[in-house]
Amino acid sequence: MTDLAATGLSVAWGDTLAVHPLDLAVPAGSVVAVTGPSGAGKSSLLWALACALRPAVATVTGQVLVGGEVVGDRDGAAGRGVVLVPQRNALSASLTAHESVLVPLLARGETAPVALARVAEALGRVGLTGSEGHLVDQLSGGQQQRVALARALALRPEVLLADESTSELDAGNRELVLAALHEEAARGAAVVLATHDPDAAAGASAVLGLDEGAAAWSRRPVA
Ligand SMILES: Nc1ncnc2c1ncn2[C@@H]1O[C@H](COP(=O)(O)OP(=O)(O)OP(=O)(O)O)[C@@H](O)[C@H]1O
Repeated sequence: MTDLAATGLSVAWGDTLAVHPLDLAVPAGSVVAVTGPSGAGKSSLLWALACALRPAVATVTGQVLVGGEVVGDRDGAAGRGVVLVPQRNALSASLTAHESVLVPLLARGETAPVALARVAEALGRVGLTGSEGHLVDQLSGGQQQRVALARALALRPEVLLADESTSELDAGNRELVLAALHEEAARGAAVVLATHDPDAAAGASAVLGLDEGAAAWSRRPVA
């Protein structure tokens, strides 16, 4: 069980202050929804929480704490079990759905039998059993979105940062994905979901609204 926290976290892209300094606590076992209009700073916040913004491209201030310890860079965050599902999925077009989920597991040192079992389980959870052999390029936007989430689920994250993971899904698959995110929280993960979907936000443990980078809780997390 690992809490996620941030203190004084801000993001600037050149002269654009995308996220004003904010403090954030996401207790293990909870789902925090980050809402706000397009350009409000949701993705910038998630990338900063993943410590994935290089100084050459963005200026980040403040600290990210995972399990109470300060995390300084993307490798450090990954080592603490922080997994980001980016808005554009970051899948390789030339891999199959199966390979997309398998490769990070093998790279992390999981044995083949464990990795293969995790791939089957994760793709099943997002409704992609039967699509394992399809190339990412041959999948719809919504299917790609679910492969990206399956890749994250298979890694059993301590902190799961999901950026608009339901934006391209029909109602049934949206429910499947939201259920998977809540199952991750029930397993003990700290989950952050950036979303435009009011229903997804309504089901979250807490809701942080962003407006031109300024954050305000509309429902606070229960510690
Ligand atoms: N790579 C980048 N380079 C320069 N500016 C950026 C970059 N990414 C985001 N921004 C700027 O930061 C601000 C916040 O953008 P961000 O993508 O974080 O918002 P968002 O709430 O996730 O939007 P959306 O809902 O459309 O995904 C915007 O003004 C945007 O133009």
